[in-house]
Amino acid sequence: MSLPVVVLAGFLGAGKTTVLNQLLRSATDVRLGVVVNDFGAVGVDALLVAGWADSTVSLENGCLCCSTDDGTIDELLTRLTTARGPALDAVVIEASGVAEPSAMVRQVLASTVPGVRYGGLVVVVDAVEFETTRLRHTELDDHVAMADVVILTKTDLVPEPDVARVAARCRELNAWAPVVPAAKGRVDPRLLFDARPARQRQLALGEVVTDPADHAEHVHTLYDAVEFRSEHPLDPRAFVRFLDARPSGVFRVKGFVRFAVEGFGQRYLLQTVGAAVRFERSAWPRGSARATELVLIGAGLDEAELLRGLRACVHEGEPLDDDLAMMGVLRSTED
Ligand SMILES: Nc1nc2c(ncn2[C@@H]2O[C@H](COP(=O)(O)OP(=O)(O)OP(=O)(O)O)[C@@H](O)[C@H]2O)c(=O)[nH]1
Repeated sequence: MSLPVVVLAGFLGAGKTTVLNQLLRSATDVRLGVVVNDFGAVGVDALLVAGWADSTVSLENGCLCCSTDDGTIDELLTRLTTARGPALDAVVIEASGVAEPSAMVRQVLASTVPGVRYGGLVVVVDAVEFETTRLRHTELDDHVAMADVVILTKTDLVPEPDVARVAARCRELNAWAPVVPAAKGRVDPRLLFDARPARQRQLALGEVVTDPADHAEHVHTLYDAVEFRSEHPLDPRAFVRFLDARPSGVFRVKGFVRFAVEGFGQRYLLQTVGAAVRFERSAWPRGSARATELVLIGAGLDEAELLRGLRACVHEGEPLDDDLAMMGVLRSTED
């Protein structure tokens, strides 16, 4: 039996990790290996899926779609397929939000790892942001057109007619692929693992043989990542002000935050996508460094200015004894 390798792609913040986590939790009878590719050195996605996957390998701060000929994918697949433990049933490669899916597909097709076969391209589409994002990044239409399955996320956040409109747009772009609504990433795993890519190799020849060195059109050539780390906790009021005033070029912020408030020392996972800001609170994993680590992704970022703004949020000295200080954060927090 060959091992299907599914490529899970979609724009920044579309919901790939959310879909992957739901899959890992619900497909308990399928042993899944996962390849995670974070854009930026803060391996947030890797941390979020770790513990659920049967086996995870992670590539941080590189872009899998650019490593076409250097054997990176083969090396990662080899690590997964030769890892100790029961054999895997499938592998999911979660592309970074700025990766070029056709380049990833090409690499899986070209893989020389024994027993591995291409299992299809799943493209995650954000029902909230897609119509705006596709205007700026016309290649997103091509990504949908190439998909074997389109997963429509965040359908819980927009009215039904808007969901229908985005679904219709996806069908216009790709009459062949099922368009599956998946509020909060909940999708039937069979859709991904049983649905063979019927277009066994139907990427247009041009897509498959494009010179891998030609990255001019890749989204990530337009996006920068700025990383911030602080051992000292942050003042929540200052940080919320920073978030409120973030430049519109900052499309995505993700990472972990520690706040300097008595009784609120938990780990706050921060995710912003466009205008949406969301914190999730949980305990710090045992042994983890209780530090704030963030990656900001966007176009035309002024790194020095952003870092200055973030450093101004750092609180040194005694923790604040003021519950109200957390109000701005708690307003956007889910437990
Ligand atoms: N309400 C709601 N929120 C969602 C849904 N899918 C994703 N989100 C939220 O959107 C944010 C981004 O989701 P991720 O799954 O991290 O997106 P991603 O595509 O992996 O992001 P990148 O790897 O940075 O490109 C998180 O705050 C998620 O909780 C959904 O269907 N409904």
